[in-house]
Amino acid sequence: MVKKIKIFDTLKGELVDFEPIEKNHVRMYVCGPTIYNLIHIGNARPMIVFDAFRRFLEYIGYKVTMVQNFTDIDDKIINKANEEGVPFKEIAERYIVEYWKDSYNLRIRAANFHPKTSNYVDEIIEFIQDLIDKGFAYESDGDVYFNVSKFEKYGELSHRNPEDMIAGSRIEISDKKQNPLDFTLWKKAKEGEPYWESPWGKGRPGWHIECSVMSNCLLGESFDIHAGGNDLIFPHHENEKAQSEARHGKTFAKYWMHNGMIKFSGEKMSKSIGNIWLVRELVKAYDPDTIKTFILSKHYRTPLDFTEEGLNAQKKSTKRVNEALKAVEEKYEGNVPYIPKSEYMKEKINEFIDYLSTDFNTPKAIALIFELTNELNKALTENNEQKILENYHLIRNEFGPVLGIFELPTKEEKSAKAEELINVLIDVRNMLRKEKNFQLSDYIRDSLKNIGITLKDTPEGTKFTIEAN
Ligand SMILES: Nc1ncnc2c1ncn2[C@@H]1O[C@H](COP(=O)(O)OP(=O)(O)OP(=O)(O)O)[C@@H](O)[C@H]1O
Ligand SMILES: [Zn+2]
Repeated sequence: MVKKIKIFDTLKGELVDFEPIEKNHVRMYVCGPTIYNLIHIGNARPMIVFDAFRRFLEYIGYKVTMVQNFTDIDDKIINKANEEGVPFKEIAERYIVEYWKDSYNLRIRAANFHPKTSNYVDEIIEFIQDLIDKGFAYESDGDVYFNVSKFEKYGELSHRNPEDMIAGSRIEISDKKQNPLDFTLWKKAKEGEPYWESPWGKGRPGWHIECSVMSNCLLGESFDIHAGGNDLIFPHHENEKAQSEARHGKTFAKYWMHNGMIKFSGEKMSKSIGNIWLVRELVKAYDPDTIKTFILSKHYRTPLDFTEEGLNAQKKSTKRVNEALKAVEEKYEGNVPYIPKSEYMKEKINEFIDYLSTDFNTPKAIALIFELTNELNKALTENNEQKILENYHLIRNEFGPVLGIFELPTKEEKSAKAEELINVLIDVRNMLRKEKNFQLSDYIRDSLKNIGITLKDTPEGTKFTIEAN
C-alpha cells in the first residue's frame, strides 16, 4: 500500500490529497533550463527539490516517470551564437554537456527523459496545426498566435482575470495579434536566424509550445504533476495549460507544484540580471551535501535568500553529520553490520515520512537527521552498539538517499578520486625528473605499471591509461 500524501497545488491554491491518474504510477514534468550559459544555484533549486520529491515518491512505493526538458531553441541562445559566430546548436550542445557535469557533481539523478525542443519541431508543427484547425489559433503574416479569448479558463492557474490583465498591464500590442493577450505559437524567422519549414513559412517554435508537446509525447495528454519555479506560473505554465487543454479537451496536469525563488541581493537570481552564483563555483568551495541541505532546509515554496554566511553555517552542520557517519564506518572498518528495523527505527521512519507527506516538508526532515546525528554521537561516546547502528542506518541508508544527501560515494566517484591521485603522482614524478632524481621518478612509473597503470610522456604532458582487470 502506497502512503497517501498531500501537496500544495498552485491551481487549487491549497493543500490537496495527491492521487495519481494511474494507480501507483506518477508521471511528472519539470521545466528545465534554457541552455545558453552555466547553471546557477537558482536553477539548481528545482533540480534538487524535484529530484528529492521523486525519490520520496519512490521511497513510499510509487513508480515515477519524470521528464525534464532542455530549451535549446530560444532568442538568448541565438543571440549568444551570433555573438560567437557559431551555429546555435553548438551553444546548446556545449551547455548541455556543462549541465550534466554540474548535475552529476550535485549528485542529482537524471530524469527518465531529457528531451530537447529541436528534436520535436515536427510534433510542434502538428500540434499548432491542430490548434488552428480547431479554431484556437490563427496565422498572421508568418506568425501563429493562440487566441486567448477562445479558451475560457485562461488565467485559472495564475489566478488572474484576463480583463484585468489587459487593463492593468504593459502587454505588448502588436498589429499582428487579434487580442493583446494572444501569445506566439510559431515565430516567423528574421533574416539570419535559424529556421524550420512549416505550413506558415520559415520560422521556429515559440517558447511555451515545446513543453506542451514534449510532455504530450512522453507522458500523454494528461499526466500527474507539472513542476517548475514559480516565476514560470505566468505566462509560461498558464499558456502551456491553455494550449494543451484546448487541443485535447481534457485536464493537462492534475497537480501543479512550484518552488519559490532563490534571491541574491534582494532580487531573483537570474542569468539575464547577472546576479548569479554558479553551481560550478559553489561545488568547488562547498560540498554537494552542504549546498543541498542549504536548499532543502527551507520549505520549497518559500523564497530563499542566498548568503555565504548561510552556506558557511550549513557547512558546519553537514560536516558534523558526515563525521559521525565516518566514525561509524571507521569503527567497523568499512563493514557496518546490517540490523533489522527496530521499533525505534520504524518510529523515526514514520516521523520522516509524515513530514514529507505534508507538502514535502524537507526542513522538518532535515531537522530530524540532525537530531539523529546527536543521538549517534551520544551512542558513539557511550559505545552503545545498538543505538549506533540504528541511527547510522537511519541516516545513511534510509533518509539520506531519499533526500539525495549524506550518500556513500559511488564507484564512479571513487574512481574519479583515483584518477586525481594518479595525476598527483604524475606531478611528483615530473618534479623528481626536473631534479634529475631518476631513481625515484622511475620507481613511480614502474610501480604504477605493475598495477596496470601505464604512463606515456607526450608533447602535451604525461598521459595515463588504466588496464581493465
Ligand atoms: N532564482 C531562482 N530560484 C529558483 N528557481 C529558479 C530561479 N531562476 C530560475 N529558476 C528555475 O530554473 C529553471 C530554469 O530556468 P531558466 O533557464 O529560465 O533560468 P533563468 O536564470 O531565470 O534564466 P533567464 O534569466 O535567462 O530567464 C526553471 O524551472 C526556473 O523556474
Ligand atoms: Zn516549460
